[in-house]
Amino acid sequence: MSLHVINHPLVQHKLGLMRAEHISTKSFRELTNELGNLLTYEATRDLELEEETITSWSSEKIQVQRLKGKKVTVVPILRAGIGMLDGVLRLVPSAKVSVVGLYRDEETLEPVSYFEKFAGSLDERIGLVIDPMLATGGSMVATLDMLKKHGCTTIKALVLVAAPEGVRKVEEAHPDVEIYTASLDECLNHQGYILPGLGDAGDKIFGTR
Ligand SMILES: O=P(O)(O)OC[C@H]1O[C@H](OP(=O)(O)OP(=O)(O)O)[C@H](O)[C@@H]1O
Ligand SMILES: O=c1cc[nH]c(=O)[nH]1
Ligand SMILES: [Mg+2]
Repeated sequence: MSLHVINHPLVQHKLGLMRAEHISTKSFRELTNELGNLLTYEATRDLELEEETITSWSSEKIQVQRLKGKKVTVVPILRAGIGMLDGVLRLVPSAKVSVVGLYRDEETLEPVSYFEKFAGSLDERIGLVIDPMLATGGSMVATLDMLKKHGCTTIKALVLVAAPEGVRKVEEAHPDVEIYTASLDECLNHQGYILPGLGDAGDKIFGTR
């Protein structure tokens, strides 16, 4: 597994804004989408290209580059992953969306699955799993298990903030999956929240706090 911490100044600036105590729902949502967009830009750097001949504005035949090969399915983990979806789809507008519903049991911190709906032919698609928070890693590993069970073989995980515990858990269970994040944070608190973190991302995006 490789961990990509995106240290681009725009990414770090936007993440810093998201960490403020009294951020509004509107700002948190907007920044979640913007960071989803920027992480997608980084995570799609190695998509394959092929040459195509087209007729240009001056009626000449010219070679241009086109995306080749595997198409994408974006996989938001409900609820909070939905917050990144628009930003991701702005860069890969033709992608299919596969949805996984999981919540973390507050006592055990284990993921509880309540929904799944996958796009067809997952073996022919790159899966981009999106969730703002990678904490214990339980939700991400459960999602990766499900995707692989349905035939997806190439998967990347895009998270705004990752805890070392979650990165280790994904690395152990799915060493082939690359993680893209704006920050590798310090630790988890006793309730499993990331420090310094963002707080409860789902509640902030949906206004349910
Ligand atoms: O790495 P983990 O320890 O599994 O924690 C991370 C999960 O917790 C949050 O979801 P939550 O359970 O709060 O659900 P929500 O998105 O519906 O709020 C977050 O969006 C991740 O899915
Ligand atoms: O810090 C955390 C951990 C899990 N889920 C969140 O929304 N935030
Ligand atoms: Mg939540």
